[in-house]
Amino acid sequence: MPSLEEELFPSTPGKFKDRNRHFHRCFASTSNMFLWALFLIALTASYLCFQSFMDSGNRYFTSTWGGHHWERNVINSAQIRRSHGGMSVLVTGAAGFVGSHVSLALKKRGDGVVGIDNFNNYYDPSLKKARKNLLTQNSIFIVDGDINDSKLLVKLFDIARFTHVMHLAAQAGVRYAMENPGSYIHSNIAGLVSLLEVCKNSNPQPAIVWASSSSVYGLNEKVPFSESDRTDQPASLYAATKKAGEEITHTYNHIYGLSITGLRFFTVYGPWGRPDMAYFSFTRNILQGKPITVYRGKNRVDLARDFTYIDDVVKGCIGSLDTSGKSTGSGGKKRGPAPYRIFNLGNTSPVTVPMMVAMLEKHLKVKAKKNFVVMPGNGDVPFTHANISSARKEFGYKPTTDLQTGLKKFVKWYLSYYGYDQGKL
Ligand SMILES: O=C(O)[C@H]1O[C@H](OP(=O)(O)OP(=O)(O)OC[C@H]2O[C@@H](n3ccc(=O)[nH]c3=O)[C@H](O)[C@@H]2O)[C@H](O)[C@@H](O)[C@H]1O
Repeated sequence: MPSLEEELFPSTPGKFKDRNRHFHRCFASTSNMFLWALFLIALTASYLCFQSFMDSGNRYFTSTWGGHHWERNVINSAQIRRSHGGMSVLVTGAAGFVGSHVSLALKKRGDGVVGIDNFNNYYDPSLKKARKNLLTQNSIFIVDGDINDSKLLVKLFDIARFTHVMHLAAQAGVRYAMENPGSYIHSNIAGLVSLLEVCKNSNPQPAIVWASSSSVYGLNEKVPFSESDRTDQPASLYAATKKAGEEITHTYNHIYGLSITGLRFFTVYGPWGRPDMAYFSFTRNILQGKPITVYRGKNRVDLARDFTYIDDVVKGCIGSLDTSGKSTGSGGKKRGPAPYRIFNLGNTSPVTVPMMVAMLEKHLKVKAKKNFVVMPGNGDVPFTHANISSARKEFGYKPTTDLQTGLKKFVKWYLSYYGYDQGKL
């Protein structure tokens, strides 16, 4: 019968056996035991050093912000430069499409603006950098950071007394949620809570206006969509996270007295837009001579969207900020009821996707190669149509740009930004 030693160590590779005997002889000697002990101590010390290196590494990764110069930039950018009724606004997602436009509009009228953006690569980050450059030229400072970094948020609130937060940072896109569901939870749920936690603890608390979405209406068939319609049938994870955001913000309003306004955006488009959206990617493909895929509903029914031009949405955002009312709490304690509002920001005139394509063809002077396919079950809804009477009543929201005019402006920007030839590449 083979011994235990022979079971554990193979008999054929003789070298292995010999080493094993040598190992036993070494261990038997006291001096070698001492050496082993020293070796173990050295190993433990290296491990502890590694741990501390990792900790300092974490600090290093978040230390792209901070320091005297950085703080001065934040303070300067947050400063209100008009005499009456100015506000100091933290704009999250400031290098994004809507965020960059809102930041510029606020700055133009003399409000203080500090942006924050994590510059993720959901779409070409160079477009986000270009928007950032535009903001920098207009004396708006954008912090490169994530809203999940609560230390950074606390620091920002310590050095700049924001009166308002315009929360636009989010994982956008309806269909991408099937590819990367975690990113929606990270930004739209965890990031939102991280921001609300810091806002509720700050003193004074800011009023918060944030981007919800028309997608919360989901499978609702009653048109036009009113804020009081049911929103408990989301068709995508994106929509579900936006709906969850409405519920989460409600609890912070209820428990801590934060003033909350949720804006349900309807397919916002325009210059400096998002390359993942249909009007944008269609433009690129049409110029490059590539086919575009146009979705259709059941029985070949065209899909339709209440496309809303960026300048109209910006007016809605600013109207919401101006009428938000104050948060009532401070330092995490509620002192009384605070406003909780939800508004549709749409255009009230849906246009079918093939009509939108025809408008692009006209402005680009190029015919599109269209492939019509049945709408895949990937989170899309067949149509959207906003009732905007609440926003009109509350802050005079009145969209003035129809899709034809808005796309003309978009195409003009697109060609100036990418160039006609580059757009074709
Ligand atoms: O209002 C919102 O809350 C959302 O608006 C936007 O979503 P959507 O309205 O779905 O816009 P978008 O993707 O441009 O598709 C437009 C139309 O083109 C159709 N579509 C799309 C792609 C394609 O390849 N083919 C196609 O026919 C498609 O079926 C649809 O009918 C924002 O992206 C989203 O982040 C959110 O803000």
